Amino acid sequence: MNHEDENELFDRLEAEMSADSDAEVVDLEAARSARTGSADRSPDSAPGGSGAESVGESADESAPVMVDLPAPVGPGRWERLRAAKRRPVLPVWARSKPEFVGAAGWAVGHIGHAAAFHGVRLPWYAAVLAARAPVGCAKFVGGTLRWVTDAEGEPLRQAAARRENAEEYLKLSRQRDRRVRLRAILLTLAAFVGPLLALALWVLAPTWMLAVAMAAAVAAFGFVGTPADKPIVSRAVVVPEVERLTSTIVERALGSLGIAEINKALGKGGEGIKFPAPITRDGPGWRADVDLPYGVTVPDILDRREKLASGLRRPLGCVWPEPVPDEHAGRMMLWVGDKPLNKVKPPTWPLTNGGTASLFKPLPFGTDQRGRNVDITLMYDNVLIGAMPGMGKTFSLRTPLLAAALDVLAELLIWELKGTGDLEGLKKVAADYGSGPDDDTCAAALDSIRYVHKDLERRAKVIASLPKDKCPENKVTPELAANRSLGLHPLVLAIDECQELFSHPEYGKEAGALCTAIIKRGRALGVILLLATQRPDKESLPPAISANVGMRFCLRVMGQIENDMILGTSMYKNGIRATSFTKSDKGIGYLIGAADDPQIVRTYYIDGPSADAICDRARKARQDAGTLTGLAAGKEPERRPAADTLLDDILAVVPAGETKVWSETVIGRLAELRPELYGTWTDETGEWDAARLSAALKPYGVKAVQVNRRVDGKVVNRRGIDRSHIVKAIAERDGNRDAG
Ligand SMILES: Nc1ncnc2c1ncn2[C@@H]1O[C@H](COP(=O)(O)OP(=O)(O)OP(=O)(O)O)[C@@H](O)[C@H]1O
Repeated sequence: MNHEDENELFDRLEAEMSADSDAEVVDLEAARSARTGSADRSPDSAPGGSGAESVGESADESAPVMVDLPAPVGPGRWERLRAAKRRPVLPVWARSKPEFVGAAGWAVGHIGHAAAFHGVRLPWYAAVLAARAPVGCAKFVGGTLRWVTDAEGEPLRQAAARRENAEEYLKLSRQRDRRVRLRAILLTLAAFVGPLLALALWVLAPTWMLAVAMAAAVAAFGFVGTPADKPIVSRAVVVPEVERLTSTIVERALGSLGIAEINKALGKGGEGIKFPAPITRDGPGWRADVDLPYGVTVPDILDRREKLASGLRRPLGCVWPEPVPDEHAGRMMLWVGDKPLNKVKPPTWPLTNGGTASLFKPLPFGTDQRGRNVDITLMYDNVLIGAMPGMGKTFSLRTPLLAAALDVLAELLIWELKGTGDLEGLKKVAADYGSGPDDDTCAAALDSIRYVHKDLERRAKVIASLPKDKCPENKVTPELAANRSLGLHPLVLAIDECQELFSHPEYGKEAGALCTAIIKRGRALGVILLLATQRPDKESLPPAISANVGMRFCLRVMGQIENDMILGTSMYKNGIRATSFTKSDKGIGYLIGAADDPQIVRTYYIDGPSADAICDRARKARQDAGTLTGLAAGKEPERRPAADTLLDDILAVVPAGETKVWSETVIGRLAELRPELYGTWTDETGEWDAARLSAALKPYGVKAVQVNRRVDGKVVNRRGIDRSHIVKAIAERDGNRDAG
């Protein structure tokens, strides 16, 4: 027991004794030992005597457990200093080359505009100054005379006279006399020296100096003669006035949301809203960090973004509350832009007018609310883009594809399954391309996916065979990608409106399985898959794909399920909600996987003609580098039809003992084996169609034979197959494959 405990016990005993004078005298020794025993809480040290026991126990039970220590404990100043966030020495715009170039370009443009604006108006300014010069001259003369006669002291002197304060009046008068004497001398001097100087200038100075002096004098008198409310120079730019974001405005807005805890905090005796950092200018807007009252989370605010915007008296597109990932759930970063994000003129894509790209390096994708460039690195990643129709999905897919086109090493396989030709320009550089929602395009897209899937095996073998010093991390490096003999160049497979393929009754399953495998294995092998869909549900987007893709971009969607299918599980719950975008927020979405934290990004707007021009440039670069392949080079694209299993299937259903079998029998057994493939081999009457089997076997050189069977005692002769012919065809096929 320490001294504090002991004192506490004594105080309590004393209080009890004085409250009840009939109380028994307490054996303090026993009480002490009881207290010690209870503090130990060990069974062995149970208190002894009954009186002592009751005192000790009741003291223990009624005493509140002190959970907060008296002195503040926690990280000391040193620890807190070590954990402090260091603010960047240079601002972000000065560290990023494109942003620096952008900022410098803007500054030069701004100054240039102002110079041109005022340059054009210079004659007008001169005329105005000249017109105002006589008034200015008169003002000057009047001002000088008032100065010489010390006119400004006159009211004081008169006041002294009115008060009949002779002493003060005399003092002021003497001071005035002194001043007037000195100033009169100065004026007389100036009256002599000034004209002499003017005469000397007139006689001796060159004409230009005279002109300059005259202009300066006219300008000076013009300025003096200018009324305060009629400036000579008009403004070259009109700066929009935006209301400053203050804590009062933020509190007012939060208070209008109808959240009980916030109202309680803002009400009388409430704790108020805490701002852990000052409200600052951040890009073209204001940033406020807010600690919401206990129990209120950022998603609660996101649910009421519209009300918040109303409370802030700003358009919805200006108001962007966000969770702060490393902080508690109630820390909100509120960014309020000067202009709605969808009204800000999108900047030009940095690679529009020149430059090349490398898929191993960050590529410009869009800008955030603050107008800062947002890059994505495609290598070692896959991309999933999702949105409601018409929100900018295809444009968002086209931007990284254009960047990939500008990397001469990248092989592009592009499937646009909507059929509007939005990606048509890329045909000039793509090794394979298809457009349309029809079965043929879907089948061709699947063949292309099979080719990519097959290429994974080859790439894996090449990488495994390389010496460790060339491929230390067992993945494609820029050097390996550039070595064309290895065939490890970046392979980019893009499928726009991929739901058309994944929900296809015939090709969907295989396409989904192959794309999942590509996503899982392709990253290290230099294979990049980009998918865009407007229907992110289980049927149209295999869950394994949405679970494994690394980079996600979600433009406006209608609900939580679509949001989480694109952005990942629980994103909606965590406040990352693409449902909060409005119909006019085209090209604006949440980007996840490009940086540590989710970002709101507006994609660069590249219109059709600009995209075409970029593709022309990319094609030229590829021609020069000799990397134009496949369709773009006028050759057959690399595709891989489904492995035909017919011969093997027939052998599987016709045992070795059956030398000859009717075709109907074979088809019936095949339909049992693979209903999805052979179940439809029937004629108009619904009977198994022997002609289908004959036609399917023709490419293998297997001809139908007549097969006799005795049915009900009669010999029936029908078309059939000879098993030995099938065996021979398989041997020939395999021989050819081995030879190939
Ligand atoms: N970054 C952007 N900035 C401004 N407008 C954009 C941007 N991206 C796209 N848009 C506009 O959105 C429109 C629709 O874009 P897009 O065709 O990419 O949508 P989508 O989602 O693919 O539509 P759909 O589902 O019908 O195919 C475009 O015509 C374009 O005007």
